[in-house]
Amino acid sequence: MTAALMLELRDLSKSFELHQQQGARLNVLRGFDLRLHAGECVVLSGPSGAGKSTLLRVIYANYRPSLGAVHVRHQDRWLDLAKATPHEVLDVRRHTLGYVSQFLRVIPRVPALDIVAEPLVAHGVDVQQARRRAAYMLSRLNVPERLWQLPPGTFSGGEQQRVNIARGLIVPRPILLLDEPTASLDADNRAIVAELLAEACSAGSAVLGIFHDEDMRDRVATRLFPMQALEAA
Ligand SMILES: Nc1ncnc2c1ncn2[C@@H]1O[C@H](COP(=O)(O)OP(=O)(O)OP(=O)(O)O)[C@@H](O)[C@H]1O
Repeated sequence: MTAALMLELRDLSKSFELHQQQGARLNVLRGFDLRLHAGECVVLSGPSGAGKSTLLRVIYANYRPSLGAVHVRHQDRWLDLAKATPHEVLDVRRHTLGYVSQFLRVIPRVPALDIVAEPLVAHGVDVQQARRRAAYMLSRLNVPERLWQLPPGTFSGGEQQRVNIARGLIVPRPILLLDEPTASLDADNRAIVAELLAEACSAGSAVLGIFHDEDMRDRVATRLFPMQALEAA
């Protein structure tokens, strides 16, 4: 059986207007096409400045594309996020599209356990059950139990990143975008993240990510997608 198509980018372009340079335009993506299927883990590769993070931000609807379409399979229909209303974007983020960046957005005074559990609670899961799942994710990611009841503001970079990954993966998402989520992790912890991502893909998630570490790319990628930097217009 062929895996379901989950995301299709068609003729996507993104340029930025540089207001501090007399309105010069920087073309970052031009005529970009990509198809992502359930169970795949596609890793974006290419030099710094090629537009990898910009592409993920366009898909997540943080940036509006200059041209083109971002078709997402959302529940039982297709939606073009380039044209979606803010309400539709939020609904897609809640149910379909996850995004894990390099940085944890720390919420003052909220303990790590609750930061991780929160997306499950928002999904309607009972708080105690969500906390149990959060504890499981934190143990899988080797976050010491003595830290679970503390707000992660003072945690090390790698500890914060593991809390962030636990939070990003606690709700299974049909499509998962990852922007260097393992940048501050050591090899052992990267291997655990690779394991969690392989489990997500086996369960049917479609993953699109950026990983600078070659060992992560080799472990997780079912396909590499090379990108090149465009020149400024
Ligand atoms: N909001 C913005 N305004 C103006 N230019 C931007 C903006 N966001 C990104 N850029 C520019 O777009 C280009 C691509 O940046 P992007 O971060 O997508 O590259 P990347 O391939 O992810 O790089 P890296 O591997 O270094 O993270 C860069 O030249 C960057 O300066």
